Amino acid sequence: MFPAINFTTTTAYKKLQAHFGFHKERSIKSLFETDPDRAIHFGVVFNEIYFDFAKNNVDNETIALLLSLAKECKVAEAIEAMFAAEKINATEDRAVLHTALRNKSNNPVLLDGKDVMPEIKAVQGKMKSFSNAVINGEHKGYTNKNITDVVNIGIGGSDLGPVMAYESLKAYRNHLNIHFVSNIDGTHIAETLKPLNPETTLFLVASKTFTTQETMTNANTARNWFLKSGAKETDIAKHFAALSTNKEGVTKFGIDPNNMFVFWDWVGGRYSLWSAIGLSICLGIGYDNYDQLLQGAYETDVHFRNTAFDKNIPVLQALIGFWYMQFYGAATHAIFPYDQYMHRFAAYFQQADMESNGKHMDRNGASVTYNTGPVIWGEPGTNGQHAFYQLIHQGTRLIPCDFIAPAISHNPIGQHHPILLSNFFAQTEALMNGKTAEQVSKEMMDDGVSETDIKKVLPYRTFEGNRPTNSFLLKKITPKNLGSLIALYEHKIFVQGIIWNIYSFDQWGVELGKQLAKAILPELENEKEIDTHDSSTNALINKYKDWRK
Ligand SMILES: O=P(O)(O)OC[C@H]1O[C@H](O)[C@H](O)[C@@H](O)[C@@H]1O
Repeated sequence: MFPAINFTTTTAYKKLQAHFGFHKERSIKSLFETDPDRAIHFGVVFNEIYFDFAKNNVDNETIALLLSLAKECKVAEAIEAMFAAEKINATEDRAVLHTALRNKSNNPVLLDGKDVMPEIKAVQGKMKSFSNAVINGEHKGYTNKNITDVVNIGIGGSDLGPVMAYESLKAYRNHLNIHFVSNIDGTHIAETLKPLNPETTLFLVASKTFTTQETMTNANTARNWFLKSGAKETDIAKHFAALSTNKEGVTKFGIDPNNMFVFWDWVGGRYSLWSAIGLSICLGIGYDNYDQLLQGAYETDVHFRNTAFDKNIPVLQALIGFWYMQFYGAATHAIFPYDQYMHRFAAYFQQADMESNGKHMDRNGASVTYNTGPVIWGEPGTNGQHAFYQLIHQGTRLIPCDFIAPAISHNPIGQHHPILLSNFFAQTEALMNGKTAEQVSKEMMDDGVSETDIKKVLPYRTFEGNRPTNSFLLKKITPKNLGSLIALYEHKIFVQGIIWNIYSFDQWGVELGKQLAKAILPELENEKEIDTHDSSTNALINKYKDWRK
């Protein structure tokens, strides 16, 4: 196992502190003046993805020091450990092998001496034949009708990955309507089922553990809805499939083991869209497109594993992110896809990043003395521009942003795409350059505004600029390019976790709320006044009960 290193003790970190102290006040704009070829030096083209990181407050020395930091923190060794199936998820004693799910080389992946690839290929073969059969109508419902609608029931990683990828690739969809139900709020399933016909609906119960309360409750509701239509228990086999690691749980629920698509404990929930959890994506866009998604991710894996760190996109993403969080006190990181199809991309990485790196215990069992994972958020542009960009441009906080856009749109209607992209380019430029008082006053004077009126508003209309951005320009949002992009972000999370010296692949933090909810549920089902909690929780529970009398 690679060593657990506290980055604050490294030489590179000490040098970075001195470097930051010296360059604290510099502007990104000035870096372009000293290096006119900055775009070449601070950009990487990888397949059909152009990663431009020139609009960051980093120079050659910053990058060199950050790369030394990665070296001292043994990032290279950690990458190898992950790919080599070491049990780097130590708190759960598990390997981390989502990369094996998209391994397109013919090399084996040995876990405890056994190659995991044959099992992976077998499940992928089953996903392919099942999705083909549903799409081409060979697989029929219990009244011999074709399946028209698929409902994926899952939450967290068993929902966000599939829904994000399916929505992002909707341009490739076939005739099947794919729906996603996640929330325990009955409204979600009720509204989803309203227009559906049980005879033509297929349910995918997606849950790694097959114990998740929300998913099991929604799956039972779906089962009852299906049986109420006049179907028999034996018809369930044609309308329910399970995507899970828990065979026993699936059988107990009444789903035919033949309809079970398995995966393994070494696939983290938030990294599971590459596993059987991706079946809804296969059904929605066809297996060949899904396979291209895997191909894209595989090519990123090769890039991540083999590319020198100074041209390694996820490593650079991670180090630049670290730079802002550690030295500039940035607490959040925004992701803005300028692509409507990618509207769930930020939500997906909210889970992937925050559940992975939202930790405060380091790998030596000590509480960290620095901040770890950023708050991830974002919306598609240009909606964000008209909502919250004000704070990014003129607020008091530094918010590093990722801008993502395709050069070629799937819907090239009129001027829509050039207008969209002009906004993308303009925003990153404006965030960096800002607008000086001289520029504002000249503009206003040209418009004939009086000097007194200019004076009144001048400070409000100037922009400091110096707001950093990364840009990802993709040729097109194809399944392969999307797969590559997702994997870049996944590996960025990995590298940051190593530098922060935390365990990125467990999620104990979500357990407490679940436990307490289980204890409270029976209290809601009786008439008694509750006094077992703090006075606030008691008052809320009692008001709830009172209003329902
Ligand atoms: O797939 P499941 O076992 O149903 O888990 C669904 C989700 O629930 C949990 O609470 C975890 O925090 C997530 O990482 C997981 O993706």
